[in-house]
Amino acid sequence: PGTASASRDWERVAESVRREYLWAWQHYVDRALGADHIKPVSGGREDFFVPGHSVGLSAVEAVDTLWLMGADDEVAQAVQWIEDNLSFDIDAPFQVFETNIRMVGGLAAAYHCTGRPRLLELAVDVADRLLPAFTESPTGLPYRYVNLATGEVSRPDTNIVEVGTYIAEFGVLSEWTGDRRYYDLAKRAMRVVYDKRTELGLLPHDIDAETGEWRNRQATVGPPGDSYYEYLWDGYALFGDEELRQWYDTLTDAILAHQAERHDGLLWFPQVDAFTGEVLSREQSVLAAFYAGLLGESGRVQEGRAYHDAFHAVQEEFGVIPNSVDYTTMTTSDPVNELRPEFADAALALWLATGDEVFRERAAVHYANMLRTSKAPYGFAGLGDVTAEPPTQLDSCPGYWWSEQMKYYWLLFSGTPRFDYRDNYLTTEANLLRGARRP
Ligand SMILES: O=C1NC[C@H](CO)[C@@H](O)[C@@H]1O
Ligand SMILES: [Ca+2]
Repeated sequence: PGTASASRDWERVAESVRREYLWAWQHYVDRALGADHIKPVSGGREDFFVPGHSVGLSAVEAVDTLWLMGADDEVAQAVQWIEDNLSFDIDAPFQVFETNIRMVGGLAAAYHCTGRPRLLELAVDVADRLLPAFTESPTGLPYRYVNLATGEVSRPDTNIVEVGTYIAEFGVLSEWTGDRRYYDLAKRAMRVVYDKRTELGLLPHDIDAETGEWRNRQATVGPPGDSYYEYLWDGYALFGDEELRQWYDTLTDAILAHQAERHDGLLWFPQVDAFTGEVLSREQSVLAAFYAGLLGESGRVQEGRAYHDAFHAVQEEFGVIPNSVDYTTMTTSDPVNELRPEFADAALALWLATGDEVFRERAAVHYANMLRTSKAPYGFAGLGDVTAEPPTQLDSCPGYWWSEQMKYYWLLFSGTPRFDYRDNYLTTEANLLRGARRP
Protein backbone atom coordinates (compact mmCIF):
# COMPACT_ATOMS: atom_id res chain seq x y z
CA PRO A 1 0.00 0.00 0.00
CA GLY A 2 1.03 3.62 -0.53
CA THR A 3 2.76 2.98 -3.86
CA ALA A 4 1.64 4.86 -6.98
CA SER A 5 -0.36 2.84 -9.46
CA ALA A 6 0.53 3.08 -13.17
CA SER A 7 -3.09 2.78 -14.27
CA ARG A 8 -4.38 5.92 -12.55
CA ASP A 9 -2.89 9.34 -11.73
CA TRP A 10 -3.74 9.04 -8.05
CA GLU A 11 -1.71 12.17 -7.25
CA ARG A 12 -4.17 14.23 -9.29
CA VAL A 13 -7.16 12.78 -7.41
CA ALA A 14 -5.40 13.40 -4.09
CA GLU A 15 -4.78 17.03 -5.03
CA SER A 16 -8.49 17.42 -5.85
CA VAL A 17 -9.47 16.00 -2.44
CA ARG A 18 -7.07 18.38 -0.65
CA ARG A 19 -8.21 21.41 -2.69
CA GLU A 20 -11.91 20.73 -2.04
CA TYR A 21 -11.31 20.11 1.66
CA LEU A 22 -9.38 23.38 2.12
CA TRP A 23 -12.07 25.23 0.13
CA ALA A 24 -14.75 23.92 2.54
CA TRP A 25 -12.51 24.63 5.54
CA GLN A 26 -12.10 28.29 4.50
CA HIS A 27 -15.88 28.75 4.33
CA TYR A 28 -16.23 27.14 7.80
CA VAL A 29 -13.58 29.54 9.17
CA ASP A 30 -15.16 32.56 7.48
CA ARG A 31 -18.77 31.81 8.43
CA ALA A 32 -19.06 29.25 11.22
CA LEU A 33 -15.78 28.93 13.16
CA GLY A 34 -16.65 27.52 16.61
CA ALA A 35 -20.04 26.24 15.52
CA ASP A 36 -20.53 22.48 15.56
CA HIS A 37 -21.67 22.55 11.91
CA ILE A 38 -21.69 24.95 8.97
CA LYS A 39 -24.90 24.93 6.93
CA PRO A 40 -23.40 24.39 3.45
CA VAL A 41 -26.30 25.71 1.35
CA SER A 42 -27.15 28.85 3.37
CA GLY A 43 -23.73 29.45 5.00
CA GLY A 44 -25.33 29.43 8.45
CA ARG A 45 -24.22 27.90 11.75
CA GLU A 46 -25.74 24.88 13.54
CA ASP A 47 -25.36 23.21 16.95
CA PHE A 48 -25.02 19.40 17.09
CA PHE A 49 -24.87 18.16 20.71
CA VAL A 50 -27.00 20.73 22.57
CA PRO A 51 -28.92 23.74 21.17
CA GLY A 52 -27.06 26.94 22.02
CA HIS A 53 -23.93 25.12 23.18
CA SER A 54 -21.68 24.48 20.15
CA VAL A 55 -18.27 23.04 21.04
CA GLY A 56 -16.54 23.64 17.69
CA LEU A 57 -17.24 20.08 16.58
CA SER A 58 -16.24 20.48 12.91
CA ALA A 59 -12.96 22.18 13.88
CA VAL A 60 -12.15 19.37 16.35
CA GLU A 61 -13.03 16.73 13.74
CA ALA A 62 -10.87 18.46 11.10
CA VAL A 63 -7.52 18.81 12.92
CA ASP A 64 -5.97 15.41 12.09
CA THR A 65 -7.31 15.49 8.53
CA LEU A 66 -5.74 18.91 7.95
CA TRP A 67 -2.52 17.69 9.55
CA LEU A 68 -2.35 14.59 7.32
CA MET A 69 -2.87 16.90 4.32
CA GLY A 70 0.13 18.98 5.42
CA ALA A 71 -2.14 22.01 5.77
CA ASP A 72 -0.24 23.36 8.75
CA ASP A 73 -1.61 26.92 8.57
CA GLU A 74 -5.13 25.52 8.75
CA VAL A 75 -4.10 23.17 11.59
CA ALA A 76 -2.90 26.27 13.44
CA GLN A 77 -6.25 28.02 12.83
CA ALA A 78 -8.20 25.06 14.23
CA VAL A 79 -5.91 24.53 17.22
CA GLN A 80 -5.89 28.26 17.99
CA TRP A 81 -9.70 28.31 18.20
CA ILE A 82 -9.73 25.15 20.36
CA GLU A 83 -7.06 26.32 22.81
CA ASP A 84 -8.56 29.82 23.10
CA ASN A 85 -12.26 28.90 23.29
CA LEU A 86 -13.12 25.28 24.01
CA SER A 87 -14.64 24.62 27.44
CA PHE A 88 -16.76 21.65 28.51
CA ASP A 89 -18.14 23.30 31.65
CA ILE A 90 -21.62 23.20 30.13
CA ASP A 91 -24.72 22.65 32.27
CA ALA A 92 -26.52 20.41 29.78
CA PRO A 93 -26.86 16.67 29.03
CA PHE A 94 -24.43 15.46 26.35
CA GLN A 95 -24.74 12.08 24.60
CA VAL A 96 -21.90 10.00 26.02
CA PHE A 97 -21.21 7.90 22.89
CA GLU A 98 -21.18 10.83 20.43
CA THR A 99 -19.13 13.00 22.78
CA ASN A 100 -16.58 10.21 23.12
CA ILE A 101 -16.06 9.27 19.48
CA ARG A 102 -16.12 12.88 18.27
CA MET A 103 -14.67 15.08 21.03
CA VAL A 104 -12.48 12.73 23.09
CA GLY A 105 -11.36 11.03 19.87
CA GLY A 106 -10.92 14.26 17.92
CA LEU A 107 -8.87 15.92 20.66
CA ALA A 108 -6.79 12.78 21.24
CA ALA A 109 -6.04 12.57 17.50
CA ALA A 110 -5.17 16.28 17.39
CA TYR A 111 -2.74 15.67 20.26
CA HIS A 112 -1.29 12.56 18.54
CA CYS A 113 -0.60 14.61 15.39
CA THR A 114 0.56 17.93 16.88
CA GLY A 115 1.90 16.99 20.32
CA ARG A 116 0.30 20.11 21.85
CA PRO A 117 -0.29 19.33 25.56
CA ARG A 118 -3.43 21.49 25.87
CA LEU A 119 -5.20 19.16 23.45
CA LEU A 120 -4.53 16.14 25.67
CA GLU A 121 -5.66 18.14 28.72
CA LEU A 122 -8.96 18.91 26.95
CA ALA A 123 -9.43 15.26 25.93
CA VAL A 124 -8.91 14.18 29.55
CA ASP A 125 -11.19 16.99 30.78
CA VAL A 126 -14.15 15.95 28.66
CA ALA A 127 -13.52 12.22 29.28
CA ASP A 128 -13.56 12.83 33.05
CA ARG A 129 -16.91 14.58 32.66
CA LEU A 130 -18.24 11.43 30.92
CA LEU A 131 -17.11 9.01 33.64
CA PRO A 132 -20.17 9.41 35.94
CA ALA A 133 -22.22 7.71 33.21
CA PHE A 134 -20.13 4.59 33.95
CA THR A 135 -19.50 4.96 37.69
CA GLU A 136 -23.15 5.80 38.54
CA SER A 137 -24.39 2.69 36.70
CA PRO A 138 -25.32 -0.36 38.83
CA THR A 139 -24.31 -2.70 35.97
CA GLY A 140 -21.25 -0.89 34.58
CA LEU A 141 -23.18 -0.24 31.35
CA PRO A 142 -23.03 3.55 30.92
CA TYR A 143 -26.12 5.75 30.82
CA ARG A 144 -26.70 7.43 27.43
CA TYR A 145 -26.43 11.04 28.69
CA VAL A 146 -24.44 12.95 31.29
CA ASN A 147 -24.55 16.63 32.26
CA LEU A 148 -20.97 17.82 31.66
CA ALA A 149 -21.14 20.37 34.49
CA THR A 150 -23.13 18.54 37.20
CA GLY A 151 -22.43 14.89 36.37
CA GLU A 152 -26.16 14.12 36.45
CA VAL A 153 -26.80 10.97 34.37
CA SER A 154 -29.92 9.98 32.41
CA ARG A 155 -31.40 7.55 29.88
CA PRO A 156 -30.67 3.91 30.82
CA ASP A 157 -32.55 2.82 27.66
CA THR A 158 -29.39 2.26 25.67
CA ASN A 159 -27.79 -0.10 23.10
CA ILE A 160 -24.59 -2.07 22.57
CA VAL A 161 -23.01 0.70 20.44
CA GLU A 162 -23.55 3.35 23.10
CA VAL A 163 -22.29 1.10 25.92
CA GLY A 164 -19.45 -0.53 23.95
CA THR A 165 -17.65 2.07 21.80
CA TYR A 166 -15.06 3.57 24.18
CA ILE A 167 -12.02 1.29 24.45
CA ALA A 168 -9.99 3.02 21.70
CA GLU A 169 -10.34 6.60 22.96
CA PHE A 170 -10.38 5.66 26.67
CA GLY A 171 -7.53 3.21 26.13
CA VAL A 172 -5.12 5.78 24.71
CA LEU A 173 -6.00 8.16 27.55
CA SER A 174 -5.00 5.39 29.99
CA GLU A 175 -1.83 4.78 27.98
CA TRP A 176 -0.91 8.48 27.70
CA THR A 177 -1.79 9.46 31.30
CA GLY A 178 -1.03 6.24 33.18
CA ASP A 179 -4.56 6.23 34.66
CA ARG A 180 -6.08 2.79 34.05
CA ARG A 181 -9.60 3.84 35.04
CA TYR A 182 -10.52 4.78 31.47
CA TYR A 183 -9.52 1.42 29.95
CA ASP A 184 -11.05 -0.62 32.78
CA LEU A 185 -14.43 1.18 32.69
CA ALA A 186 -14.64 0.85 28.89
CA LYS A 187 -13.74 -2.87 28.92
CA ARG A 188 -16.05 -3.70 31.82
CA ALA A 189 -19.07 -2.48 29.84
CA MET A 190 -17.99 -4.61 26.85
CA ARG A 191 -17.68 -7.68 29.09
CA VAL A 192 -21.20 -7.23 30.50
CA VAL A 193 -22.60 -7.29 26.94
CA TYR A 194 -20.46 -10.25 25.81
CA ASP A 195 -21.54 -12.32 28.83
CA LYS A 196 -25.18 -11.83 27.78
CA ARG A 197 -24.77 -13.35 24.29
CA THR A 198 -27.48 -15.84 23.32
CA GLU A 199 -27.14 -19.62 22.88
CA LEU A 200 -26.45 -18.91 19.18
CA GLY A 201 -23.63 -16.54 20.18
CA LEU A 202 -25.55 -13.52 18.81
CA LEU A 203 -26.33 -10.18 20.46
CA PRO A 204 -29.59 -8.23 20.43
CA HIS A 205 -28.82 -4.49 20.20
CA ASP A 206 -30.98 -2.73 22.83
CA ILE A 207 -30.16 -3.09 26.54
CA ASP A 208 -31.14 -1.46 29.86
CA ALA A 209 -28.15 0.06 31.70
CA GLU A 210 -29.83 -0.24 35.14
CA THR A 211 -31.16 -3.82 34.95
CA GLY A 212 -28.79 -5.26 32.33
CA GLU A 213 -31.84 -6.79 30.59
CA TRP A 214 -32.08 -7.05 26.80
CA ARG A 215 -34.79 -4.66 25.47
CA ASN A 216 -35.14 -6.28 22.03
CA ARG A 217 -34.44 -9.53 20.18
CA GLN A 218 -32.95 -8.28 16.89
CA ALA A 219 -29.25 -8.68 16.03
CA THR A 220 -27.63 -6.39 13.42
CA VAL A 221 -24.15 -5.56 12.10
CA GLY A 222 -25.56 -2.11 11.27
CA PRO A 223 -26.62 0.56 13.79
CA PRO A 224 -26.85 0.21 16.78
CA GLY A 225 -24.77 -2.97 16.76
CA ASP A 226 -21.88 -2.03 14.47
CA SER A 227 -19.13 -0.35 16.49
CA TYR A 228 -19.48 -2.69 19.48
CA TYR A 229 -18.01 -5.43 17.26
CA GLU A 230 -15.53 -2.96 15.74
CA TYR A 231 -14.14 -1.98 19.13
CA LEU A 232 -13.68 -5.58 20.32
CA TRP A 233 -11.23 -6.05 17.45
CA ASP A 234 -9.76 -2.56 17.93
CA GLY A 235 -9.03 -3.25 21.61
CA TYR A 236 -6.86 -6.14 20.42
CA ALA A 237 -5.35 -4.26 17.46
CA LEU A 238 -4.48 -1.16 19.50
CA PHE A 239 -3.57 -2.62 22.90
CA GLY A 240 -2.94 -6.34 22.26
CA ASP A 241 -5.84 -7.37 24.51
CA GLU A 242 -6.14 -11.09 23.67
CA GLU A 243 -9.39 -11.43 25.68
CA LEU A 244 -11.12 -8.83 23.50
CA ARG A 245 -9.87 -10.70 20.41
CA GLN A 246 -11.35 -13.95 21.77
CA TRP A 247 -14.72 -12.25 22.37
CA TYR A 248 -14.53 -10.76 18.85
CA ASP A 249 -13.75 -14.15 17.26
CA THR A 250 -16.56 -15.92 19.15
CA LEU A 251 -19.16 -13.31 18.14
CA THR A 252 -17.88 -13.00 14.55
CA ASP A 253 -17.97 -16.78 14.02
CA ALA A 254 -21.61 -16.69 15.19
CA ILE A 255 -22.47 -13.77 12.90
CA LEU A 256 -20.92 -15.56 9.90
CA ALA A 257 -22.76 -18.77 10.85
CA HIS A 258 -26.19 -17.29 11.59
CA GLN A 259 -26.48 -13.78 10.05
CA ALA A 260 -24.63 -14.10 6.70
CA GLU A 261 -26.85 -14.72 3.66
CA ARG A 262 -26.10 -15.07 -0.07
CA HIS A 263 -28.59 -13.43 -2.48
CA ASP A 264 -28.01 -13.26 -6.26
CA GLY A 265 -24.39 -14.27 -5.58
CA LEU A 266 -23.80 -11.36 -3.21
CA LEU A 267 -23.07 -11.60 0.54
CA TRP A 268 -25.43 -9.74 2.90
CA PHE A 269 -26.09 -9.57 6.66
CA PRO A 270 -29.85 -9.38 7.31
CA GLN A 271 -31.24 -8.54 10.73
CA VAL A 272 -32.09 -11.76 12.62
CA ASP A 273 -33.67 -12.81 15.90
CA ALA A 274 -30.64 -13.27 18.20
CA PHE A 275 -32.31 -16.17 20.05
CA THR A 276 -33.69 -18.17 17.09
CA GLY A 277 -31.77 -16.95 14.00
CA GLU A 278 -35.02 -16.16 12.17
CA VAL A 279 -34.51 -13.48 9.49
CA LEU A 280 -36.40 -10.34 10.59
CA SER A 281 -35.40 -7.81 7.90
CA ARG A 282 -33.44 -7.69 4.65
CA GLU A 283 -33.02 -3.89 4.83
CA GLN A 284 -29.31 -3.02 4.73
CA SER A 285 -28.21 0.30 6.24
CA VAL A 286 -25.35 2.09 4.45
CA LEU A 287 -23.68 2.26 7.87
CA ALA A 288 -23.31 -1.55 7.78
CA ALA A 289 -20.79 -1.18 4.93
CA PHE A 290 -18.06 -0.54 7.52
CA TYR A 291 -18.33 -4.25 8.39
CA ALA A 292 -16.67 -5.22 5.09
CA GLY A 293 -13.57 -3.38 6.29
CA LEU A 294 -13.70 -4.87 9.77
CA LEU A 295 -13.91 -8.40 8.35
CA GLY A 296 -11.01 -7.61 6.01
CA GLU A 297 -8.70 -6.27 8.72
CA SER A 298 -9.57 -9.07 11.16
CA GLY A 299 -8.49 -11.98 8.94
CA ARG A 300 -11.82 -12.62 7.20
CA VAL A 301 -10.60 -11.17 3.91
CA GLN A 302 -12.79 -13.21 1.55
CA GLU A 303 -15.96 -12.31 3.45
CA GLY A 304 -14.85 -8.68 3.66
CA ARG A 305 -14.27 -8.54 -0.09
CA ALA A 306 -17.64 -10.18 -0.74
CA TYR A 307 -19.55 -7.74 1.47
CA HIS A 308 -17.78 -4.76 -0.16
CA ASP A 309 -18.75 -6.26 -3.53
CA ALA A 310 -22.38 -6.12 -2.35
CA PHE A 311 -22.20 -2.42 -1.48
CA HIS A 312 -20.29 -1.80 -4.72
CA ALA A 313 -23.34 -3.18 -6.50
CA VAL A 314 -25.45 -0.64 -4.59
CA GLN A 315 -23.06 2.19 -5.63
CA GLU A 316 -23.27 1.00 -9.25
CA GLU A 317 -27.08 0.98 -9.01
CA PHE A 318 -27.61 4.37 -7.33
CA GLY A 319 -24.42 6.36 -7.96
CA VAL A 320 -24.67 7.85 -4.47
CA ILE A 321 -25.58 5.19 -1.89
CA PRO A 322 -28.92 5.90 -0.11
CA ASN A 323 -29.46 5.50 3.64
CA SER A 324 -30.65 1.90 3.18
CA VAL A 325 -31.57 -0.66 0.53
CA ASP A 326 -33.69 -3.82 0.38
CA TYR A 327 -31.15 -6.16 -1.14
CA THR A 328 -33.75 -8.61 -2.44
CA THR A 329 -35.04 -5.96 -4.85
CA MET A 330 -32.10 -3.47 -4.83
CA THR A 331 -34.57 -0.70 -4.12
CA THR A 332 -34.62 1.96 -1.39
CA SER A 333 -37.39 3.15 0.90
CA ASP A 334 -35.02 5.80 2.35
CA PRO A 335 -33.40 7.70 -0.57
CA VAL A 336 -31.67 10.22 1.73
CA ASN A 337 -27.87 10.45 1.73
CA GLU A 338 -26.33 11.98 4.87
CA LEU A 339 -22.76 11.94 3.53
CA ARG A 340 -22.23 8.60 5.26
CA PRO A 341 -18.53 7.52 5.02
CA GLU A 342 -18.71 3.76 5.60
CA PHE A 343 -18.21 2.57 2.01
CA ALA A 344 -15.00 4.62 1.81
CA ASP A 345 -14.02 3.52 5.34
CA ALA A 346 -14.18 -0.13 4.27
CA ALA A 347 -12.41 0.62 0.96
CA LEU A 348 -9.40 2.02 2.85
CA ALA A 349 -9.36 -0.89 5.33
CA LEU A 350 -9.56 -3.49 2.55
CA TRP A 351 -6.92 -1.69 0.44
CA LEU A 352 -4.55 -1.61 3.43
CA ALA A 353 -5.27 -5.31 4.09
CA THR A 354 -4.95 -6.53 0.48
CA GLY A 355 -3.20 -3.84 -1.63
CA ASP A 356 -5.86 -4.56 -4.26
CA GLU A 357 -6.34 -1.49 -6.48
CA VAL A 358 -10.04 -2.29 -6.95
CA PHE A 359 -10.72 -0.66 -3.58
CA ARG A 360 -9.00 2.57 -4.63
CA GLU A 361 -11.03 2.56 -7.84
CA ARG A 362 -14.28 2.13 -5.89
CA ALA A 363 -13.34 4.92 -3.45
CA ALA A 364 -12.47 7.20 -6.39
CA VAL A 365 -15.99 6.70 -7.78
CA HIS A 366 -17.45 7.35 -4.31
CA TYR A 367 -15.51 10.64 -4.18
CA ALA A 368 -16.39 11.65 -7.76
CA ASN A 369 -20.11 11.04 -7.14
CA MET A 370 -20.01 13.05 -3.89
CA LEU A 371 -18.15 15.90 -5.62
CA ARG A 372 -20.70 15.93 -8.46
CA THR A 373 -23.82 15.93 -6.25
CA SER A 374 -22.98 17.31 -2.77
CA LYS A 375 -20.91 20.43 -3.49
CA ALA A 376 -22.96 23.45 -2.30
CA PRO A 377 -22.11 27.19 -2.08
CA TYR A 378 -20.35 26.96 1.32
CA GLY A 379 -19.40 23.31 1.69
CA PHE A 380 -20.61 19.76 1.09
CA ALA A 381 -24.27 18.89 1.70
CA GLY A 382 -26.31 15.78 2.34
CA LEU A 383 -28.93 14.83 -0.26
CA GLY A 384 -32.68 14.59 0.22
CA ASP A 385 -33.23 12.10 -2.59
CA VAL A 386 -30.37 10.37 -4.41
CA THR A 387 -32.80 9.11 -7.08
CA ALA A 388 -33.85 12.62 -8.15
CA GLU A 389 -32.14 14.31 -11.14
CA PRO A 390 -30.36 16.37 -9.89
CA PRO A 391 -30.45 15.09 -6.28
CA THR A 392 -31.90 17.63 -3.85
CA GLN A 393 -29.33 19.06 -1.41
CA LEU A 394 -29.96 19.33 2.35
CA ASP A 395 -28.60 22.35 4.24
CA SER A 396 -26.48 20.13 6.48
CA CYS A 397 -22.91 18.86 6.68
CA PRO A 398 -22.25 16.35 9.51
CA GLY A 399 -19.17 16.60 11.73
CA TYR A 400 -17.97 13.16 10.61
CA TRP A 401 -17.51 14.48 7.03
CA TRP A 402 -14.55 16.54 8.33
CA SER A 403 -12.97 13.48 9.95
CA GLU A 404 -13.89 10.56 7.75
CA GLN A 405 -14.37 10.21 3.97
CA MET A 406 -12.07 13.08 2.92
CA LYS A 407 -9.36 11.58 5.17
CA TYR A 408 -9.99 8.11 3.73
CA TYR A 409 -9.71 9.44 0.15
CA TRP A 410 -6.54 11.42 1.02
CA LEU A 411 -4.87 8.36 2.60
CA LEU A 412 -5.94 6.14 -0.32
CA PHE A 413 -4.72 8.50 -3.08
CA SER A 414 -1.86 10.62 -1.69
CA GLY A 415 0.71 8.24 -0.17
CA THR A 416 1.38 11.02 2.36
CA PRO A 417 4.65 10.63 4.34
CA ARG A 418 2.76 11.82 7.44
CA PHE A 419 0.97 8.47 7.75
CA ASP A 420 2.56 5.11 8.60
CA TYR A 421 0.84 2.89 6.04
CA ARG A 422 2.02 -0.27 7.80
CA ASP A 423 1.34 0.53 11.45
CA ASN A 424 -1.65 2.77 12.09
CA TYR A 425 -5.03 2.99 13.78
CA LEU A 426 -8.13 5.03 12.96
CA THR A 427 -11.12 5.02 15.34
CA THR A 428 -14.72 4.50 14.25
CA GLU A 429 -14.81 8.29 13.70
CA ALA A 430 -11.49 8.03 11.75
CA ASN A 431 -9.55 9.73 14.50
CA LEU A 432 -5.85 8.90 14.10
CA LEU A 433 -4.56 7.45 17.38
CA ARG A 434 -1.51 5.64 15.95
CA GLY A 435 0.63 6.14 12.85
CA ALA A 436 1.18 9.89 12.66
CA ARG A 437 4.71 10.52 11.38
CA ARG A 438 5.69 14.04 12.39
CA PRO A 439 8.03 15.73 9.86
O1 LIG B 1 -19.32 5.17 13.87
C1 LIG B 1 -19.94 6.16 13.42
N1 LIG B 1 -21.25 6.10 13.12
C2 LIG B 1 -22.05 7.11 12.51
C3 LIG B 1 -21.25 8.18 11.82
C4 LIG B 1 -21.00 7.90 10.35
O2 LIG B 1 -22.12 7.35 9.70
C5 LIG B 1 -19.94 8.48 12.51
O3 LIG B 1 -20.17 9.27 13.62
C6 LIG B 1 -19.13 7.25 12.86
O4 LIG B 1 -18.49 6.71 11.72
CA1 LIG C 1 -17.69 4.37 12.14
